[in-house]
Parts: sequence; structure tokens; C-alpha cells
Amino acid sequence: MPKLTLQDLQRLPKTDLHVHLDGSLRIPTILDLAEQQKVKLPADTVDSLRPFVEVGEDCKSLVEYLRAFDVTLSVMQTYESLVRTAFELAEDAAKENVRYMEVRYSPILHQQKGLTLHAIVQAVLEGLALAEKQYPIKTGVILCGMRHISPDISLRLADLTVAFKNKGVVGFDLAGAEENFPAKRHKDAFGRVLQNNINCTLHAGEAYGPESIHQAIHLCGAHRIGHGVRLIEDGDLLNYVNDHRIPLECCPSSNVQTKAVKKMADHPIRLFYDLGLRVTVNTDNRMVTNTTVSREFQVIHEELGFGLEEIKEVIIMGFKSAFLPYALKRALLAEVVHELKAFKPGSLESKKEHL
Ligand SMILES: O=c1[nH]cnc2c1ncn2[C@H]1C[C@H](O)[C@@H](CO)O1
Ligand SMILES: [Zn+2]
Repeated sequence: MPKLTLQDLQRLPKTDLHVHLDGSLRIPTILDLAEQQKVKLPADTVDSLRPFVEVGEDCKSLVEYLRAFDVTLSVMQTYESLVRTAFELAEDAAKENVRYMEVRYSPILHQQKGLTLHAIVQAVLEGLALAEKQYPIKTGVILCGMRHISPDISLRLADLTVAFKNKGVVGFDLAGAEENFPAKRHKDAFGRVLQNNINCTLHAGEAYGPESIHQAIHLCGAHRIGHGVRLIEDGDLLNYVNDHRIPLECCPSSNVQTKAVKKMADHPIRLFYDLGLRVTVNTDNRMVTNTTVSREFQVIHEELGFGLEEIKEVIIMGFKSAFLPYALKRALLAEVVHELKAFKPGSLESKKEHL
């Protein structure tokens, strides 16, 4: 199998369908925002802050992984900070040729200084729109209910999703600690979203078994599944997910860090792909996981043996899985398929196409 370089993977057009805004900041930006807002951080230089906001392979669980968000959220409570972090995330993604990105976050976590839920959504949309003007990237927003917060709040966030339908918000999600916090408690919120013809995805099968994926699909109406690694434990449900073409938002490095899988070689994305499931490759959290979409592709290339043609197919599955209206998706796909056909690793010809 010819070896692809990180530059090759950076040049390919890509999606990121599963990326949290509050886990994908630049570390210098956190320091800057803290200084402006007089927020106290656990450390005050890039290198000393890094261990608080990036987790390594020694992370033991999802709950431990989620601790990094206390730090990031402490500086994401103002309108300007949300505009800036959304802009920078889209800029960073565009620079590695991510053409379509769905950014997710939970507005309820950004109200510590009294911002309204509407303003919190507006600010992120403003930052993303600024980036779309400067870079060849399209974006959408997914709002997250949180598993450990009350179902009433999820319902309010579902209403917020409805209010911003066709105004930049493209879906609803459920995030946070999975074990002990079943999705079924939040089914009314998903009912509200579905009744309004809006897409939803749920984090499921990451820190709990296939029962969690079953609830996400059959009780909450998930159109996609976040992670879903533990689908491997239930062949019958796996066949259902495959037959209904329910996309899996795979985030390989994050899964090793949260111990959803023990080591990369065990990641089921290889088996899922071989069985024909619709798999997509995503970052989850660019900063907390210390990754990029290109790096995630490099990992599956080097450690799970995905060759160029397979990577191209996974990229196409990413565009197919977008929460975009069909006509827009078809046009974007046609453009990308054309580029992928012309793509040659290391070739100057296809490099020129991106200039
Ligand atoms: O991988 C994850 N699993 C579950 N929850 C997560 C993950 N990454 C981030 N979150 C949580 C922490 C954030 O504060 C929240 C909204 O983005 O979503
Ligand atoms: Zn996630």
C-alpha cells in the first residue's frame, strides 16, 4: 500500500461532522480571553496550560476527558469569545481543506455571565459566517442537550434548535457522561426536534454498551450516531444500522483517550467499513484530543490499513452524511467527487487545483 503523507491528507477535501466548539480552541486564545475577562486559569502559559486542556493516552475514562471543558467553558461566557472561537475553529478547519463542518456545543453551558440562549447561538453563527466569507468552507451548527442536565433543559434546547432551523442550526445532539445517564430521559426533546423535521444525532456506544445505541435510534430517532464503537457488541443492531445506512461519526483518537477502545489497533472502524457501514472520520475535539481531520485519516491509514481509495470512499460517506438539504448536498458531492478523481498523492497538478 503506497504511503500517504500528512500533506497528502491535508490536501484532500474533507468533512468534520463531529467537532465540539468548546473542545476545539487554540491554547493561546484561551490565555488571551482569560486575560481580557479577568478569569483565573489553572496555569498561565501555553506549555503549563496544555496538561489541563489536552488529554493524552493516559486518560482513563470519558468522565476524566470531560474535565478539560471546565477550563475552556470558563472563558466562553461572552458574546465576543463565542464569535472568536467559532471563527478560529472554522479557520483552522479550512486550512486543512475541511470543506464542510458541523460544529456542536451546548448553549446552556455558556450562561454563567447571563448571556441569553439566543445570543449564544447568534454569536457562534456570526463567527462561522465570518470564516465562510474568507475561506472555502461551509458550516452548520448542532446544539447539544447534556445527558446529566435535566430533561426540561433539553426541551428548551430543542425549542432553541427549532427557532434557529434554516438559520444555521442543522441538528440536535445529546452529549456528556453516558454511563448512568440514559438517553430515554431526554426523549421528549428529541420528539420536539423530530416533529419539526430537524435532524438529530446522539453520542452513544462510547462509554456505554449497545443498549445506549438502541435507545438513541429507537427512542430518540437518531439519524446518525456519535462514536458508536460498541455497536460491535450487537450484531443484530449492527445489521439494522447498516441496512438503514445510519452514519457513524467515528473519532478514533478520542476513542482511545476515553477508553471506548483500548488501543487504536482495536478500533472497530476497520470492521465497520469492511461490513459496508457508513463510517465518517471526525476530530471530536481538536484541542482536547490534539488532532485534526487529516491526522485522524493518517491514523486510520497507518494503524488500520486504510488505503487511498478507501479513504476517498470514507470522505464521500462524510459528505453523504451531512445534515444538508439534498440539493445542496448533491452539488457539494459532485464537486468533491470530481476533485477526488483527479487527486494524486504528492502531485503538483492536484495541488494547483486548491490554490
Ligand atoms: O466525546 C464526547 N462524549 C460526550 N460528551 C462530550 C464529548 N466531547 C465533548 N463532550 C461534551 C463536553 C462539552 O462541554 C459538551 C458540549 O460540546 O459536550
Ligand atoms: Zn463528541
